[in-house]
Amino acid sequence: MQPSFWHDKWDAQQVGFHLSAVNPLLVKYWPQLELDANAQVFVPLCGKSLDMCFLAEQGHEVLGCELNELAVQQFYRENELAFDISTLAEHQRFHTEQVTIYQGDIFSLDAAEMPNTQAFYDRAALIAWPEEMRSAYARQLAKLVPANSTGLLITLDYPQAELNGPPFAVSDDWVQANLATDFEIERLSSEDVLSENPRFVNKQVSWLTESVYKLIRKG
Ligand SMILES: C[S@@+](CC[C@H](N)C(=O)[O-])C[C@H]1O[C@@H](n2cnc3c(N)ncnc32)[C@H](O)[C@@H]1O
Repeated sequence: MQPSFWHDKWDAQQVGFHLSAVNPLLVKYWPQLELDANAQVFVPLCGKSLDMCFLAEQGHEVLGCELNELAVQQFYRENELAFDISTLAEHQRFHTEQVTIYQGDIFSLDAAEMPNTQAFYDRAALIAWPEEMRSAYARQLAKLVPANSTGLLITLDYPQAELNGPPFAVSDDWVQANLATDFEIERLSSEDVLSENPRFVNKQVSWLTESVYKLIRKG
């Protein structure tokens, strides 16, 4: 999507993707990455996700990237975290002890700005892109995270013709065909989640699955 799409959503506070609690799939599957507690974790397209608080509570240093400034301001304010702001190349860097967010476009973020990252967490980031932009995002993610870093990816899949994204449908075939060059891929789960998603039920979408993948950046 173009930046204006997301800025308009945040301005209107139409943020139905934002969860009011930590994602249970993160809680369930994060231990499978077997990371050191102090590992730095990159959260692309982070919004104001409470998942960053969960990761910080595990001891991780969290590094987010988010386009919209209001989203970033809301993250720190709503979680009562005092922050400082500096400018780093094309991004504003919001910082508190365990959570740093680069506010700006992920495509202008440079791997040199996050050399110590050991892990990543993609929830509602890959699936936020329409198919024609998705592989460019996946390539940028692969450029940003170092070799051998490991991450969780959460996707949704459904018959795309039955509903307009975002979130966009991402099939297991797409993941295997487009991510395997850069990542080792292990699918950890795939569940039918239609009944838990009223927007999809109301639009009479025939099926909806949510999958969790463990990825390892190839060397
Ligand atoms: C569907 S939301 C998901 C947010 C978060 N991951 C969550 O789970 O709540 C996608 C987010 O990506 C941000 N975004 C969109 N394009 C971006 C870009 N080019 N660079 C950085 N962030 C972007 C949007 O502003 C939005 O907050």
